[in-house]
Amino acid sequence: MAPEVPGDVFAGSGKVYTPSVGYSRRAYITFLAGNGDYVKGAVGLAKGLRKVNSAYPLVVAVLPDVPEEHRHILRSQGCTVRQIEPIYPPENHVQFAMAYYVINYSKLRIWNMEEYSKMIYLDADTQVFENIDHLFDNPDGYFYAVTDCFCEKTWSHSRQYSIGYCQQCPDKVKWPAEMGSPPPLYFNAGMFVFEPGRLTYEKLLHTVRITPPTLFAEQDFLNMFFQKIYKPLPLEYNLVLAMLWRHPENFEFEKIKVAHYCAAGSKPWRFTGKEVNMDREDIKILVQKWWNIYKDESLDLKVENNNPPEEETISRTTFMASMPEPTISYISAPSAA
Ligand SMILES: O=c1ccn([C@@H]2O[C@H](COP(=O)(O)OP(=O)(O)O[C@H]3O[C@H](CO)[C@H](O)[C@H](O)[C@H]3O)[C@@H](O)[C@H]2O)c(=O)[nH]1
Ligand SMILES: O[C@H]1[C@H](O)[C@@H](O)[C@H](O)[C@@H](O)[C@H]1O
Repeated sequence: MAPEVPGDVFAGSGKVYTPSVGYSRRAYITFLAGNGDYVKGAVGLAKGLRKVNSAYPLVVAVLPDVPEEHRHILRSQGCTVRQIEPIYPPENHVQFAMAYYVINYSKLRIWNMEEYSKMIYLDADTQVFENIDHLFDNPDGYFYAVTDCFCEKTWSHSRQYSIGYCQQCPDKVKWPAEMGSPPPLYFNAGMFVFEPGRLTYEKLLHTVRITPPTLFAEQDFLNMFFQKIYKPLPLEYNLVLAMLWRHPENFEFEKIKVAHYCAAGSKPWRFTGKEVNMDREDIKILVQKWWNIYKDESLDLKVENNNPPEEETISRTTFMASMPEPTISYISAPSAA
């Protein structure tokens, strides 16, 4: 188990407030690694946020292996491109996390973006269908995210899966008393609301160095780290697609605000419809909705003076520049797209 998060993790976090120069201190943020097709996801997200008239910019935290060509596309869509350095758990432990997910530990860098007071993180394989800006107004001091589902085979390593227990329907198969207390609520880390800050960032980096990696990499880690201040959001704010066939009674399809194309075979940019469940009508509707936004030229950024926002390549704040990089072995991002 990871060490518990001290209750004061946000209180007096020593945040250095930079006066906002021409932009709000709230922003959406996504994460991009490698030179594959995930850039399409980030572009789709930028256009989706524009479609719902979001008032806040989209920052894209890019690893060094994202090519300049892709950064240019993102800037031309109005995104603020911020390079971050990768984070890996100690080398001798890497094998415990799913290889494909190890790169996602780098997401922890986003807590270092102290010029923002609050951010909404969205995976590049999510799309917004309704404005969710109001989430920025939720009370500070908490970590907001949507509870996950344990019914898919990706969870076959877990105790929950082994007994057929899912937190989405905890009364269907009850947690057996002989297995101790039921596990705490577990969120999917493809969407969350958080507050960047130096103290939290330092604690995250310190804790990740002493926490053995687990299969779902940073998702498991964030669940342990923020357990005490976690507040669940309604499922419609990050509809993990497996919910469509696992727990359709728990949400309303028409009210999906953010869809998360994380089920096997569901990434819109490589959708074939051939994988299990991918021939469902609701899946096809959601994939088509993604394409409609992605292809809609009226949603492209219109810059009157033809000068897209300049790139900010700030990988470390002045404060961090004086610190050694954490224990990290550098390997290139997997080409998962
Ligand atoms: O080659 C890649 C792989 C991943 N990503 C970024 O990393 C995110 C997460 O990867 P996937 O979307 O492929 O993974 P899942 O949606 O299946 O992952 C889920 O589990 C992961 C465990 O590490 C993370 O927590 C992730 O946020 C959560 O949605 C992507 O959306 C994208 O933003 C890239 O940019 N390039
Ligand atoms: O938390 C997991 C994880 O995000 C997986 O990548 C996804 O495929 C599963 O559906 C989800 O339950």
